[in-house]
Amino acid sequence: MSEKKGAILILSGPSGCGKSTLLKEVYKDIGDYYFSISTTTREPRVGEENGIDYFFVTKEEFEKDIEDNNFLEYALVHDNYYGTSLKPINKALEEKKLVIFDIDVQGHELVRNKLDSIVTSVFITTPSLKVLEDRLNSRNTDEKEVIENRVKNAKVEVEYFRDYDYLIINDTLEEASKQLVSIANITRIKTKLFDKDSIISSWL
Ligand SMILES: Nc1ncnc2c1ncn2[C@@H]1O[C@H](COP(=O)(O)OP(=O)(O)OP(=O)(O)O)[C@@H](O)[C@H]1O
Ligand SMILES: Nc1nc2c(ncn2[C@@H]2O[C@H](COP(=O)(O)O)[C@@H](O)[C@H]2O)c(=O)[nH]1
Repeated sequence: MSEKKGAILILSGPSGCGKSTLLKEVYKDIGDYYFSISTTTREPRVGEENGIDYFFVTKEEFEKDIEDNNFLEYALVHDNYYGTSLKPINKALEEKKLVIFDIDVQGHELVRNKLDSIVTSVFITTPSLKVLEDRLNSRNTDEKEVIENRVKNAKVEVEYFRDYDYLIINDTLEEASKQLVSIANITRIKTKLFDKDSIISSWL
């Protein structure tokens, strides 16, 4: 019997490349999904809500979760902790949902190696570093030093695009969204195709 359940779609890319914007744009077109809400020690931005954008916790609370083995993966990203809780992911996979992660390059490697499910990954970037910097500035959610740090980290992160199944260069939102919808659909099909036991069982 195949152990594979659900379908996993991981999105990574430098801060400001447009991961959240793209996801919001495509949700209506990709059917039944579960978005993995991460836990973080970062301060909430204006407009962000606890339990919707992230679970915002203190460093002590985060470290307790690490101690209790509550995370599928966690990492230090741009000087804050971010982590994926294991329980809701397992539940969504059992329910055969398309499970979507917005996690960094460290998280991508960990999830790929830990879960016995088919993983499809997409690296998202902008046409240039200048465009990334402009988007972070016009988003107007972070201090100058935070943006500088994220731009510096982007130069390192972008090197990891080769580890991903797909690359989307988010130039126009319209084109990038179409590409992401196609990848989400392929991810579902690919997962079903690998679940050969359940397909053939109706013949036996
Ligand atoms: N194709 C696009 N064209 C122009 N602006 C865009 C495009 N995609 C996203 N943006 C804008 O760029 C900014 C950054 O996007 P977003 O917050 O979605 O990035 P992100 O990758 O989720 O960042 P982070 O990793 O920091 O959460 C936002 O202000 C968003 O409106
Ligand atoms: N390894 C993980 N990375 C995560 C997780 N949740 C979010 N992230 C990544 O952090 C950065 C910064 O996010 P921001 O909201 O502060 O701008 C971004 O690249 C996310 O992809 C996680 O659970 N694990």
